[in-house]
Amino acid sequence: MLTLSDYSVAYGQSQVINGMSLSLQPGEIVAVVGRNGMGKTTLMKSLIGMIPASRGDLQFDGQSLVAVPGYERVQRGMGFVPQGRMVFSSMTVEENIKTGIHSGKSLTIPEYLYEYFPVLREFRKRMAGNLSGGQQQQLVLARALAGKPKLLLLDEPTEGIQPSIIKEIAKILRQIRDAEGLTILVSEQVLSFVMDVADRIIVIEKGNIVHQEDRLSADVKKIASYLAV
Ligand SMILES: Nc1ncnc2c1ncn2[C@@H]1O[C@H](COP(=O)(O)OP(=O)(O)OP(=O)(O)O)[C@@H](O)[C@H]1O
Repeated sequence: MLTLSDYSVAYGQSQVINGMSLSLQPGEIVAVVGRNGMGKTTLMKSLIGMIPASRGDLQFDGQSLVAVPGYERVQRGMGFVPQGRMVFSSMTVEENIKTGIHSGKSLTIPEYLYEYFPVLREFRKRMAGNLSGGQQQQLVLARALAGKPKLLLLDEPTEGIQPSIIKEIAKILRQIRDAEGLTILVSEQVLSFVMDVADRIIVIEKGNIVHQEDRLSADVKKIASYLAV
């Protein structure tokens, strides 16, 4: 459902994603793993249309996205959760989630979202800025899901979050995938989370894939060695 072919992204003369080729199957959860500065955020931002590709092709549901602007990628079914839990602090939880519902549709928050994230139902009238980091991460996930994406791009969702909540987020993502058939591409450095959530693990170094394997047969030590500084 998403195919990158010889996909490259550069900041001026500085090439950050170098001819990457990758295909995601519908309903698959793929983790992109790599040390700081290897290009994970650049890849995610480029896929959602915030940074143009410098070479190669990107196909989504059989159509090239290279010339398609970001807002239209979202309308076509891509959702993006950027690094850093960007909630609207002075809006309530409920108002934050509603901003994720695409215009033209009903502004009622679907009940199933609160079933995945009961803490958001409990705190729905609270200011988002007063939630804990883990609760804010659940909020940005719920906000992205409110747009009913077919593909969810998640950039380092566990950053600064306590281990019990990281486990909970992995469980919820798999439940949502199973129930809604969502496809997920997630960038990460926390291997325990990757092993909980992903079907397939891709390791990138300097903007290219250097290793990949299915999670069930994954050699965790080998993947960890790529993350070692
Ligand atoms: N706006 C920019 N202009 C120029 N270079 C940039 C820009 N943003 C990122 N870079 C560079 O691109 C490379 C990849 O950065 P990127 O943020 O994509 O990596 P990352 O794998 O997401 O790292 P982290 O885990 O620290 O978020 C780095 O060398 C970074 O310095």
